Amino acid sequence: MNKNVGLFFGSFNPIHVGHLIIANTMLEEPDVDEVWFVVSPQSPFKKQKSLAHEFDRYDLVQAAIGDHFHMKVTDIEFNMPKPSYTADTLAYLTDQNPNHNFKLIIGEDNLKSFPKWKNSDIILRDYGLLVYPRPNAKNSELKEHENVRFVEAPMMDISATFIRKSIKNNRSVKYLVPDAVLDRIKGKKLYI
Ligand SMILES: Nc1ncnc2c1ncn2[C@@H]1O[C@H](COP(=O)(O)OP(=O)(O)OP(=O)(O)O)[C@@H](O)[C@H]1O
Ligand SMILES: O=C(O)c1ccc[n+]([C@@H]2O[C@H](COP(=O)([O-])O)[C@@H](O)[C@H]2O)c1
Repeated sequence: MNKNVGLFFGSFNPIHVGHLIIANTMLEEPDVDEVWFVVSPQSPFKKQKSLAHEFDRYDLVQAAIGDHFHMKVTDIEFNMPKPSYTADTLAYLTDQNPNHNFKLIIGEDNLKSFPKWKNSDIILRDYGLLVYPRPNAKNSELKEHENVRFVEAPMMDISATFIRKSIKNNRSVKYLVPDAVLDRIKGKKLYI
């Protein structure tokens, strides 16, 4: 079946309510039928000391979205070369799903550096970006690009970095991540 899919790439280390609100907001867009979370084993620009294993991060995303009818998680990048280049994954997914229309979902903080992404011009031309505003994001000239669309939604000062730091410092992250995610983080002693 022909579907319009918003692809939401990330480290999700761990997934938090900000990510879920972004996905839910994008599903309100008329040209987004589903949101697929793509868990990246290794983001090209990120060196993280406390990067949980990709299987655990995938498991947390799955727990967070549960059986939501319009959200999915994929481990497609686990068997691809690292670091995880979005353009390569998009090409692979397009090849596998010729009837789907894919768009890329990103937070505004990623827009400034987007021109430095591998094949960013091809991503812009062939897929387009749906952008969620983020506090303190640097201004980008791409804001005015015809294939870049901002959604109107409340800014959220939430990050996985803050959540990891809080857990390390024994601070509660209840409500910042879904309970099912919190239970798994505690059970597996992640980010301590
Ligand atoms: N609060 C937020 N507002 C807008 N976009 C966000 C927010 N949190 C994450 N994103 C976006 O979600 C995508 C995946 O982000 P990622 O998994 O790196 O989360 P993060 O919270 O930014 O992580 P970290 O703090 O570890 O850098 C990116 O496109 C990022 O811009
Ligand atoms: O393809 C690229 O060149 C590229 C450069 C930077 C980031 N990305 C992807 O964007 C997603 C979010 O990145 P980050 O660094 O904010 O976690 C993650 O899935 C990365 O693989 C991709």
